[in-house]
Amino acid sequence: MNEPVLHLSNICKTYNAGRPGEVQVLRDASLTLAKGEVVALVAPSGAGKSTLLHIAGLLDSPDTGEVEINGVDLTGLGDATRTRARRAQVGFIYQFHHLLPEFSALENVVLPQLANGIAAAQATAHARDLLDRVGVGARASHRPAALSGGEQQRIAFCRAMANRPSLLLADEPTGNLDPETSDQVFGVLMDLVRDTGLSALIATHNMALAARMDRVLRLEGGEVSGAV
Ligand SMILES: Nc1ncnc2c1ncn2[C@@H]1O[C@H](COP(=O)(O)OP(=O)(O)OP(=O)(O)O)[C@@H](O)[C@H]1O
Repeated sequence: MNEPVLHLSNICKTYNAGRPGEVQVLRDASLTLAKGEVVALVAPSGAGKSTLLHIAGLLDSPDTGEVEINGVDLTGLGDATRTRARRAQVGFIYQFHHLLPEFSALENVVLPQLANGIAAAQATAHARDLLDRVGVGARASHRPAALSGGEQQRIAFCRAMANRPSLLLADEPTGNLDPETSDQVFGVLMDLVRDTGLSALIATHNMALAARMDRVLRLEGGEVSGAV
């Protein structure tokens, strides 16, 4: 296997531990994502996909277990270090685009780069290139509300890629679109991921989309397995 970009080992996560309503979501979840690999994460609803993606993306911490990104164990580090690592190395895509409504498509892709200290001219050129590559360059000056669901999601892909992450985490990235648009927009995402050579963990309920990825992992009973 190529050098791992993401390595989760023996992750456990329980919400409301020791209190009424305790939910043990992850019991012993482990997975490894090699450089350039695109992996589907398939799970029944409520099995803990979002929890796993949030832990992998350093948005949440496991109770026990380790999260390594590009060979660095980030588990026990402070919030500031984890936030820096997340901003530099991880891109997120959600089922809903979550674009900032008062900004244009271009600005939505430029702003995360400015927050990471990239100069405005360079950030703008990179954002334009990304928007062109996903076929929405002509809509760069439009606000999200003026765009279709598929276009909004393409812009969310560009925003996730804006800071050139090495790891992309996506939670049902086309789950909000009709089947035909979903299929088409998923193809755009795969092309962008392959072109940039980044590793991606993509949660989906759609087995046809899962079959287009390199590997399929299943999350069930708090553990990850390779067999579906
Ligand atoms: N902050 C929280 N406090 C308590 N329970 C939570 C919390 N977040 C999630 N849960 C519970 O943990 C379980 C897993 O939630 P999670 O959102 O990770 O599942 P999922 O697989 O992404 O589900 P879906 O496919 O329906 O989006 C669910 O039973 C959920 O109710």
